[in-house]
Amino acid sequence: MKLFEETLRSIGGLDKDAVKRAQARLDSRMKPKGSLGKLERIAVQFAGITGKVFNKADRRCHIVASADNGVIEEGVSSCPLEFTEIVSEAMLNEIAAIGILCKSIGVDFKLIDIGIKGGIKRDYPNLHIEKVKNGTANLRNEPAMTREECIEAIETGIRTINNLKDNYDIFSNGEMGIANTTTSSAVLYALTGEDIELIVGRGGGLSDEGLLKKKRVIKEACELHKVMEIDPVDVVAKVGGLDIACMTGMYLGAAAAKKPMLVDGFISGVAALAASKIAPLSRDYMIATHKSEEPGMKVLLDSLELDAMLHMDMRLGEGTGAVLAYPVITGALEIIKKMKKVDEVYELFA
Ligand SMILES: O=C(O)c1ccc[n+]([C@@H]2O[C@H](COP(=O)([O-])O)[C@@H](O)[C@H]2O)c1
Ligand SMILES: Cc1cc2nc[nH]c2cc1C
Repeated sequence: MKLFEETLRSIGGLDKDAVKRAQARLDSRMKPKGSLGKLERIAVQFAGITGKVFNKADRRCHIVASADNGVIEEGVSSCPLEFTEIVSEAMLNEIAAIGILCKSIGVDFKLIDIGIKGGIKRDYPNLHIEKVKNGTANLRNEPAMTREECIEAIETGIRTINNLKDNYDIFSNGEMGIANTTTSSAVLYALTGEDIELIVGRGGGLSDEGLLKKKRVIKEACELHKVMEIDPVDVVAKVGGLDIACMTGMYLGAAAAKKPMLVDGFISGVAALAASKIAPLSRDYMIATHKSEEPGMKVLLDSLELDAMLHMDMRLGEGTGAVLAYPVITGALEIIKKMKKVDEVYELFA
């Protein structure tokens, strides 16, 4: 609780002077003003985060939070519960998508077991067992977790960033948790009040009948827990998941540490929204990466007022979209450093 509160107190806004200097430098390069679009916005945001115009994003760390969700009992997912554990272990062995992308793009990978039911049986140096409990309760009937458990998971996310912040320039997050598109949809519905039809999708591949049931479960659970009347921490506790809570903590920890955090798809994005509702300034440290195919992604990005740079028709999660964005970030930081002014280019070539 103490770490959570201290972290909230230490989150400040961007360095406005560095933002101005970075924009002025970009505007003075040999190119039409603003013509590098999002690349410019990334370079400027980075400057605001670190207080320096020139930055590096060579030391990159991707952290996956894995957890199970009791609401799976309601038949809201097309996948079996044990996929959470098995896919997480495949990630650690670099045979699941995120493990392959991290290795090929040059990103350190870590996985936190924040609440896998049972858990991964073998040890791995980059597997961190930080289990708050063995999966959440079924939110259709009772709160997924207590407020205390939720804050414990948030603090685990914060602590993870605090422990790593001196070794990395930038972070990204992702998740693995069967039924977590149900929990994410419920949290998104609670935090935005948007039409459920625009929020809830098929997740890992639900049937028409399953989709109808999923919408009904989410609506009924949100009514049961009176989600429109409670604060964002209680929303995550009652209808969210341990993975969402842990990623929420990662966003808060990154903002407090003045490090950028890449936002992945639907579930990672919902955690970003929860963090921004808990500490509005934390949004300044987030960089949206890709627009997941999950329909609620549009509601989410509109609510966060963030724009995704990649449209890859992806909906896997794990942080796959976020990790794909690292080369774009590096491109933005090299541009601001290396492009020259008109007169400098003239001097060389005219
Ligand atoms: O991140 C996304 O945009 C995303 C969209 C759809 C599904 N997923 C992944 O699929 C799993 C959840 O799907 P479901 O249908 O069981 O809720 C979970 O492990 C997520 O990583 C992820
Ligand atoms: C196979 C599989 C892999 C995943 N990775 C993230 N969510 C997933 C869901 C499924 C079903």
